[in-house]
Amino acid sequence: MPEVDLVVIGTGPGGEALANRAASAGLEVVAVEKHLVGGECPYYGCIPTKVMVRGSDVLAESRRAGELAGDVTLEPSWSPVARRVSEATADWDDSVAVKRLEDAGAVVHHGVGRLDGPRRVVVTLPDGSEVAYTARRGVVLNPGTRPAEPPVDGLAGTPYWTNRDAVRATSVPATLVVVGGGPIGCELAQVFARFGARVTVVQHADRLLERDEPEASALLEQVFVREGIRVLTGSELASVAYADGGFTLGLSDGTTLTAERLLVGAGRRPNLDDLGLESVGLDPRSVGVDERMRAGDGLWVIGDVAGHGAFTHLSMYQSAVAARDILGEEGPTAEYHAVPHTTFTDPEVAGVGLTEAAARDQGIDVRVGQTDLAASSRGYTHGPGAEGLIKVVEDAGSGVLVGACVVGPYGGEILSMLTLAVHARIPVATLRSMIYAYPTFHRAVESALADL
Ligand SMILES: Cc1cc2nc3c(=O)[nH]c(=O)nc-3n(C[C@H](O)[C@H](O)[C@H](O)COP(=O)(O)OP(=O)(O)OC[C@H]3O[C@@H](n4cnc5c(N)ncnc54)[C@H](O)[C@@H]3O)c2cc1C
Ligand SMILES: NC(=O)c1ccc[n+]([C@@H]2O[C@H](COP(=O)([O-])OP(=O)(O)OC[C@H]3O[C@@H](n4cnc5c(N)ncnc54)[C@H](O)[C@@H]3O)[C@@H](O)[C@H]2O)c1
Repeated sequence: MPEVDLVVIGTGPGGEALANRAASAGLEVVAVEKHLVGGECPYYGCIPTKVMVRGSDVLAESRRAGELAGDVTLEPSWSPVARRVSEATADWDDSVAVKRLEDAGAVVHHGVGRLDGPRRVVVTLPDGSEVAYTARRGVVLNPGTRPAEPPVDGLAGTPYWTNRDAVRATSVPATLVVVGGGPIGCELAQVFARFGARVTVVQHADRLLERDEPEASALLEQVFVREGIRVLTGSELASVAYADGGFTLGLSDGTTLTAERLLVGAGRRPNLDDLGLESVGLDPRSVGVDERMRAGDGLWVIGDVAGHGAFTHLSMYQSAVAARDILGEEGPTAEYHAVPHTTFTDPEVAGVGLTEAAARDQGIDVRVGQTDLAASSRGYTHGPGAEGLIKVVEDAGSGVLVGACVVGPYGGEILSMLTLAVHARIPVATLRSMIYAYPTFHRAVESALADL
């Protein structure tokens, strides 16, 4: 059995970076990937969807132009979007990423990896043959998630879309039902609606983006409805039938919908079930990971399955933490009090740290401040498309922000200073003493702080 230093099973953004870094540091590294090196983000997630969002934002801006700069006529076309997605994903080809790893000195197997006891990995190659490795330093698991299939009558076996199909779309459906009003559902619903699809969002929770502040959900729903998207909250998909190129969908409240396409974005399932975790005494349903990303002796788990949020920046952050541990380098261990996120709808919905409700649940003595972005000087000069808000959540006891939410144009960018404030526990008094450039969107942070 070949002996190497490190085996990485699953090369999402974090696993790829870790394999690269460990190989560049001189370790003998084997990276095992059953699909595409780089994982969901570059091929089916962040990158292609943000290319799609960019196209739909240009359409929205062109529709605002009449009020701002004169009439433009823009005939929406999906072709440039499909072409840019195809370029961005290199037509779903990972040769460049594989070469990057190989150039760093790693061995890359396209195959399925699984643990076979402590520090042992078996790889099943595409031809069915197996190769086994012993890993002196250990094994890193970065297997990610797959789209969850809700247990709905008739759904299995129908040609419904997940994000993986939606990013490969070559045309815009006339009618689309989106099941799930989380980040995937919201981003893609708005994209397809702006390109001309009649879109209905069926959201089980009582609001869109249920993990964000309720004020953010309410504002986004208003925008969706104004743009012609039908939003059905508190509503669950109960049955699915597919015939003659169309879907008939039954909802829990008795409503029936028909659509050319059905997109399911109803959460994710961790790819932990067939990884051989039992062979190292772990339960695939509850893998605990410490602050060095260790799940056991010589075993590190990073990315979405580590349970602290499903974001590329977290996968990369955890990758760096685990790499330091593996390479014996000094450096900070993992902390999660200031995890940021941005949902790239228009307006963007961004958040960091705790929501007001989560902070109250933790028993924190909470003070909140909020301001209307459209009413700020920059909101006024920006004109149409400036809807937004900034909400800050303070721990009144310690006088620091524990969370913040920004909705608005460039909401994810405005969030950056609030991420720093929460991360570094900068006193609110210090934030209030700062000078905020006029008339920027981020200047509204000062108004939100004044409202505390
Ligand atoms: C539509 C969509 C949009 C998104 N947009 C954003 C965004 O804008 N910003 C953001 O931060 N995040 C976004 N995300 C989330 C982001 O894609 C993930 O958080 C990110 O990919 C990190 O995941 P990961 O590192 O856990 O692994 P993944 O990227 O899921 O990759 C895991 C890899 O492991 C492989 N694998 C699994 N099991 C095995 C095995 N046994 N053997 C070999 N290989 C295996 C898989 O094939 C896969 O390539 C989005 C996700 C989706 C679906
Ligand atoms: N911009 C970003 O950072 C970005 C974008 C997309 C995805 N992501 C990541 O990917 C993860 C997965 O996204 P997601 O949107 O699939 O998941 P999610 O879990 O965040 O949202 C899914 C939603 O679907 C609803 N739902 C579940 N079953 C349903 C049913 N049967 N009928 C109707 N509604 C149902 C739930 O109420 C929930 O609000 C996100 O949590 C996020 O971490 C990030």
